[in-house]
Amino acid sequence: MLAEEIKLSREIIDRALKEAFRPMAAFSGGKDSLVLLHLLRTAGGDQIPVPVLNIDTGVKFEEIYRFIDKMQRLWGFALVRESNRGAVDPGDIARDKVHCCYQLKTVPLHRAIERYGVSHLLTAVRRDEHPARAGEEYFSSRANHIRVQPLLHFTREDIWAYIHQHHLPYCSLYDRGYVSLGCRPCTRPVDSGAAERSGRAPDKEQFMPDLRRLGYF
Ligand SMILES: Nc1ncnc2c1ncn2[C@@H]1O[C@H](COP(=O)(O)OS(=O)(=O)O)[C@@H](OP(=O)(O)O)[C@H]1O
Repeated sequence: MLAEEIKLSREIIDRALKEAFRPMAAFSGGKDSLVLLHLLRTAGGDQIPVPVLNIDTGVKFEEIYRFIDKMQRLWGFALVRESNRGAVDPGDIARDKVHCCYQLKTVPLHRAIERYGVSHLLTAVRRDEHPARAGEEYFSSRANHIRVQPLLHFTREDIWAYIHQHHLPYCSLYDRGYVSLGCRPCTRPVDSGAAERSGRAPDKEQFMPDLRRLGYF
């Protein structure tokens, strides 16, 4: 069953790599972008053929920072880190979430896109993560680049099946009750079997459309 999902993702990746004059892949250290990197690595004959972008909000978990470094060492990709840390007063972090996510994620994301002249940004967004993502497309035109989302049709179970099938390492937080990884102040562990984003800031669902409009992931 997973073979069909992988085949479709590979086709989208191949098309993106063919069409893009400057592609980049987003890697958060999370399970989905890990699978995306692995698919890219397979497409590139054991080398990830595009630079990898990580947005460092400055308030991620230590385990995530360590995992990103570990994967970078293991797979040897060209890691580009962009950050706008300091743009939000520490006392205001996680208070006004649209402002906080916008400053710490969207602003550095767009700065990186401009700075590196990125034509296509590959991300690991999935349709079943959130109702606001149900209508996403594989190729989506944004203001200054094209967003490519090769894993849209993967379910959470597909992601874990892929990780286990390929014996991929993953961030240790997933073994401690975290289901979806965001920033430290806005992410908590949940009971096993809980909805994918139930451990993310509870009110994020409400402002997701605003973030989408502002050019967030
Ligand atoms: N900080 C950072 N740096 C680089 N790339 C990132 C970042 N945050 C999100 N992403 C990309 O978006 C994918 C979906 O992540 P999320 O669902 O956690 O995004 S969100 O914060 O809720 O909007 C995400 O995939 P996963 O985090 O693996 O699910 C990445 O492809």
